Amino acid sequence: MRVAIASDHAGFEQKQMLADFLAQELDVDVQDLGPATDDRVDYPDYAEKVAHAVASGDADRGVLVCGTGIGMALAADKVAGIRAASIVTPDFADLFRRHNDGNVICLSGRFTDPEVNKEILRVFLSTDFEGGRHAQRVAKVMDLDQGNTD
Ligand SMILES: O=C(CO)[C@H](O)[C@H](O)[C@H](O)COP(=O)(O)O
Repeated sequence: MRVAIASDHAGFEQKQMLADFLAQELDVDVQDLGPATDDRVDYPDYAEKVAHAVASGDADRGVLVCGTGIGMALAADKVAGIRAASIVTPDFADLFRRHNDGNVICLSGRFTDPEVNKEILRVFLSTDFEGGRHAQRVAKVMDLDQGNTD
């Protein structure tokens, strides 16, 4: 699996650790889209990079880390084709995949323990979308990308 990852300054330390975890422990093809240092940056700039990597098909899934995960989720979800959410527990990661077919996960570098974030990513990358009754709901969400609200 190809995973694009990025952060802002608040998520930088965990981003570095999680990129290593993905490559070494989960055998993932990791594309680190930055930043390269913990200098202060604006989270939408990095949310956009990962969202476009996933939406274009260059990556299968995306991982974003900021202070809370919330700003990254707000920004990434604006890109057509992206289903992004801020996730703080492995149970939410499981449902995000099974019910929402989430493709970009947004983590907190300041409030979630690094070991919990590792487990969240393990679940995010190993759980399949259930389809069934959830498929038409996800399709309706994606219709909103096209401005179809009826
Ligand atoms: O959590 C965030 C956005 O949802 C960001 O990572 C920032 O940490 C947050 O906006 C605070 O920014 P600051 O410049 O580090 O005070």
